[in-house]
Amino acid sequence: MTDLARCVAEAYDIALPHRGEGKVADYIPALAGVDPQHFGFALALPDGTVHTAGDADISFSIQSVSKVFTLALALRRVGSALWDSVGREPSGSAFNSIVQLESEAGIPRNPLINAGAIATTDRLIDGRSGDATIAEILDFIRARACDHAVDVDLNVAASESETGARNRSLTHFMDAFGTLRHPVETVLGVYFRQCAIAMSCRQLARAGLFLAMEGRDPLGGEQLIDAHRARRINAIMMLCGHYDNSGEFAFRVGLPGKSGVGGGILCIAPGHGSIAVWSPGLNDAGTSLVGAIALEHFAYAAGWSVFD
Ligand SMILES: NC(=O)CC[C@H](N)C(=O)O
Repeated sequence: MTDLARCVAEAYDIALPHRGEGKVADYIPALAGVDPQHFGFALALPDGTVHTAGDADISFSIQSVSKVFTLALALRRVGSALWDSVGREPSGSAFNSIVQLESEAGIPRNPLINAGAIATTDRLIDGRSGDATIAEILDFIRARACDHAVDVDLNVAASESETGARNRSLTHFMDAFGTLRHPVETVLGVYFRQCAIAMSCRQLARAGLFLAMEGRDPLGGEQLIDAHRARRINAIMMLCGHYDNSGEFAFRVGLPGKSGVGGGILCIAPGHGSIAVWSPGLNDAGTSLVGAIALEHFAYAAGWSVFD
């Protein structure tokens, strides 16, 4: 076993006894039935090696982890103009909070809270149809994941749309301020589907590698986004990737990360690799409880905290 394979196995073993702790998200009914005992871990390295443990090949709903990919694509498409629609400061608020939007003129704090991700998706649409936009997102993620089977779980997307009053409120509120360039339902149609993309830890870890390698996909060799943009996405993930739990995650793990209420976390170790964990039990801020424990131990064992 290589040292890194051992770090993965150890992190998995240390976190395993906590399986089942936390609360599975139930505000999206299609997610409520997911077994809290699942726990998967995958580490993808730039040479194509993937080290895994547990349920690393079972697909789960990536939810807000998708916000990282739409941020990268929106920056590639509209460049710095994106920052006319969304800020880059931590919110210190819950992922679906509306409070700051009123006093901050409809410009969300950052692209990783719901309002900011919806504004980012709006810019990514850039005059195209919702279907064309989700097709671009899927093509990008499939190519990065080296797996063309990655797809949207339409059942989850429909479930989220049916119970989407909160996201509809955020989107209409931004629309009232003139933040959006497309109709509310077009934007939400893309947003709900991007959140409902289903992937395994192995696929997700591979898909994040370009962010660890200065915007270049080390597997295909393509420069996907400028290096400075990859660095800045990592900075935003470090400061905003876990909502009002971002400080705690940086304190414990020391790596840029993005959590989703499906229980997945994508973590980037710049220059080293990309890690995806999944366990559905969430802490109060909506980050996988077991996943964060595993990542804390992995980052420590590998010596990969950016503060090391
Ligand atoms: N934190 C999350 O993963 C939230 C994403 C979810 N789709 C929502 O918009 O509510």
